Amino acid sequence: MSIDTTEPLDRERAHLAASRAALRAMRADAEALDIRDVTANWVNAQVLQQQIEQRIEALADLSHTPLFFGRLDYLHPPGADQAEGATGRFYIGRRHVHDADGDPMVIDWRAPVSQPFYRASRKDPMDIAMRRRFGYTGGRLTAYEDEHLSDPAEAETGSKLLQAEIERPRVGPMRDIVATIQPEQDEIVRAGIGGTVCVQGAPGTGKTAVGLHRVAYLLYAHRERLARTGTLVVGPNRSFLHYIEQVLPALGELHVKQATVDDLVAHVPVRATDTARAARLKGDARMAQVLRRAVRDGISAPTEPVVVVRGSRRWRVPAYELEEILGELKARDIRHGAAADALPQRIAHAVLTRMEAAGEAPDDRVQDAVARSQPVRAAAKAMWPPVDPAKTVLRLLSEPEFLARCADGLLSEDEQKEILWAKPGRGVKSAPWTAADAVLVDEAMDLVRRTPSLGHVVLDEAQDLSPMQYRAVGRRCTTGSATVLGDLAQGTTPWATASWQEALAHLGKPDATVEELTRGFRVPREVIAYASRLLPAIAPDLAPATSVRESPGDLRVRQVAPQELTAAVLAASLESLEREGSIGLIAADARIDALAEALDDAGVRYLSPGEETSEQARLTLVPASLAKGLEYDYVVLDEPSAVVDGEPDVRTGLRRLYVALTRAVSGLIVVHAAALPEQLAG
Ligand SMILES: Nc1ncnc2c1ncn2[C@@H]1O[C@H](COP(=O)(O)OP(=O)(O)OP(=O)(O)O)[C@@H](O)[C@H]1O
Repeated sequence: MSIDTTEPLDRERAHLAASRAALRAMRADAEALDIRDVTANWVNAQVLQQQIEQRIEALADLSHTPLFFGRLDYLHPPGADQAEGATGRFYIGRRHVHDADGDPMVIDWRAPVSQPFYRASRKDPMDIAMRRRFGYTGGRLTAYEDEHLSDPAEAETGSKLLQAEIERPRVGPMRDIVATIQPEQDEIVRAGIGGTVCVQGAPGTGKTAVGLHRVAYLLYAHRERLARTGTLVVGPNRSFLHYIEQVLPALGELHVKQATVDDLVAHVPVRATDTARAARLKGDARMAQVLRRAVRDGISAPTEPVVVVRGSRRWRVPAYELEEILGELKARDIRHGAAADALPQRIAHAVLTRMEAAGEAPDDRVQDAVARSQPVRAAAKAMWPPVDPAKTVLRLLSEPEFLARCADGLLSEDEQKEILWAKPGRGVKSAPWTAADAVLVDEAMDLVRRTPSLGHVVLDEAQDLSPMQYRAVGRRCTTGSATVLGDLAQGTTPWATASWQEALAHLGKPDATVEELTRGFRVPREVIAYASRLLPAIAPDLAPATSVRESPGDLRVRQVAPQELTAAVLAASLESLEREGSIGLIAADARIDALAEALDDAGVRYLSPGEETSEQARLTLVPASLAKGLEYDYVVLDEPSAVVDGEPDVRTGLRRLYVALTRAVSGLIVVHAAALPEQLAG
């Protein structure tokens, strides 16, 4: 590897300038497109115009993101046999840029020719003579480093540019990692769209980053299919979604929906909370069975024949035959609503058979008319009554007898008592719905009408989902695939995932492959070692992460007298503000008000999680319950034992603490008055 800043750099700068000019020309071309002559109708014109505007937007030259970050020199130009004069040199960037002749100047990082940039190694050079990485300072191309992968004489060394990128202070929302995706991450990013991938990874191993880059990759490789079916990123809460929302647009992907599980199932107004036990039961997969019975509860065998009068004739379908039709529908695995739609047609068919037997020649219109006739509709409705999903769940949680009937043999009496509302709900609008109830309504809705499936769903922080929540996400990708990201050690719900196999079965993707990431890009060595002391208590089967960061990190643990705690935390925050980058002050939720007051009194400006940090406002006050997925250059952690005590049981408390301890990029100051949890005290 060599770092050189002389003449070749000028040539690279010239290529950068030329690429920028080419991009401007591409944008100008798009802006100049006149579609008036080519579109015959208004709707087409609208659609086309919208596509052009999106293209213009996508062709913007973002001054703060370099147009290319790498170069590959192939030994043999790929595709040389097809393209005359093809060179083996490719500049790799966030988007494709071509010159006036259509020759590529910058290649999209997702294109197949770019792949060796991420994967080639001395062991497997992938036909690459040289890989070059570029360094930028303030938007200016200032350095490059080369690896001659096919030259056996050159020694393997680490990349300084890569290291600098990883060590860069964090300010603002999450950034893309497109210039430095690592080989083990790239394997996941570029995995085929057909299969579901589950990634278990310690804090800071890049799970979120990988998931987002995977979406961008899939949109590139399967653009048409996914434009039709759609993609979705599911995250744990709003502040997390705010934190990650810029990554995909920075990669040129503007149309990916982002939501929490609660957003997906927001069919009823949530206004109450469950006890941990009730929520756990409502999230249990057995509830799917209970709901199935509830939805089908009204189905009843006919007691009377159906009689249809047409003209002077009466046609009669006897009760036993109706019962046969009913039995057939019940045995088929179709949605309740679809069966309700089909039943009148089936009965009408039985009538038509009789007409034909009597020598008539009825056509489809007659069958439709019979199906719509009052006696047939009334009989169908009595046999297979329509179901309102929310009302059905409301009944289930309000009426002990109905619940007992549906939960018989599935939930014990005691369990049934636990999930019944204390006060029965009177109407769907006013009932005391909880978050877990909304998931039940979503399941009931799917039993009535199939939920449309998206092409791909990324599920982040998956370890916190209940089986019923996995099912809710799973039905949104029944015909598509999913990327499931999580860390069993960071599960902080009473129903947290214990095994990925089980979780994937609930998701409806039992054949998914499970990959593990262990190289940590966020947390420095000493800090991760400190946090990992908790692993034997919270996830004994998981190996601690290693850290790729060069600096060992700045770890300080300070004990103070109880009356000095708040002042000491404030002092630690001010001290951290002297450093570069973002600061997270993390505390038990119950401590947030006191700390907010102290910060206000001291005149220190602070933000809430999800609000964007900037050079002017770098300190965020983070309740421990919202820390998951976020990161700060320096973290001040207030009273660890309070974080543990904020949870219903010790294991969950220690997991919450593990999350809080693993948010730091450069340094961590722990301030405590009470004794530290024994696992941490070491
Ligand atoms: N290949 C990489 N190059 C540079 N930075 C990286 C790379 N991979 C991950 N990072 C950075 O490491 C940090 C942690 O990544 P990310 O948040 O995706 O990890 P995570 O596994 O989701 O963590 P957690 O379990 O805490 O949610 C981010 O700042 C991310 O940009």
